[in-house]
Amino acid sequence: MISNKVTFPPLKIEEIINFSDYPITDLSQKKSIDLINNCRQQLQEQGCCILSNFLTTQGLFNAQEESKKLAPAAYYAKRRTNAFKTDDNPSLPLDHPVRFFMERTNAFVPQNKFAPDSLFLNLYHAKIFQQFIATCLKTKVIYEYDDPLAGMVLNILPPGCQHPWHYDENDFSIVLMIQPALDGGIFEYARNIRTPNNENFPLVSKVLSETYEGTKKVNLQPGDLQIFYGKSSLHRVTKTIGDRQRHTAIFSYTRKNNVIGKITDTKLLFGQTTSEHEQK
Ligand SMILES: O=C(O)CCC(=O)C(=O)O
Ligand SMILES: [Fe+2]
Repeated sequence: MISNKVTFPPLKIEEIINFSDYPITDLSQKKSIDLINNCRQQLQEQGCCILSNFLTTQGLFNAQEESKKLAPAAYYAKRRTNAFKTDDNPSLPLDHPVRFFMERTNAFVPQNKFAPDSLFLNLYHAKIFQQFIATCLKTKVIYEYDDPLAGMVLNILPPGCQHPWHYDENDFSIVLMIQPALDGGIFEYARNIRTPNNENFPLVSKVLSETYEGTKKVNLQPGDLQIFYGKSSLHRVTKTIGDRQRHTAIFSYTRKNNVIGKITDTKLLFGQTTSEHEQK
């Protein structure tokens, strides 16, 4: 039976993660090894790995209740942006992707709005969760952000909103679907578009004009977890349709320790900075 008690008592990690399908407490057992090999294969072949029903029924219920409570605290800053989050460059031809601006109407709830007993923070800080993600990524260890706002966030898209084509700062992202839109609000991505040395503008143009055949759609269901290489793959969330907000929880970790967001990005995303940002 699902209890609708949300904040008290907080769920334990074994009540949040669906350990029957995702036995990640002991990564040396056969079932876990198969799971990790499958994730690695998806990441290698598709640049994206989907773990369906990652949460228990009760975990998902509590996550949905918590995200409903937190959603009004999201920071909205409707703005026009290009895929690179840079200013326009009038010296370039009009059809250059740097000059292609789109509306960004999604909003983020920053980490400092989450309650201390938050289910999302509990999962974000959980060492077994971190170890599992690191192993899927073939990395020894991953670190939490040293950033009081950007480590754990909710991405909120009210009806008629979109999160247009962009790259992430971080090379990998972890996204948990909490509540999809009634229609639209689909995550789309084009993998391996750029490398550190080559922005590959011709391919970006194709993605932006929706003529690139390699663009894939991911239709996540509530409780599904996605691991994704967002720094090299161009991606977006399409416009939400219908009278229901789209909520996702985004867990940001890094391969390096002591990472904190840039002041300009932080202001743009959350409408605020903290003393930690000022000191960096
Ligand atoms: O909400 C999502 O599905 C992905 C959001 C995203 O790409 C981001 O926050 O950078
Ligand atoms: Fe992203």
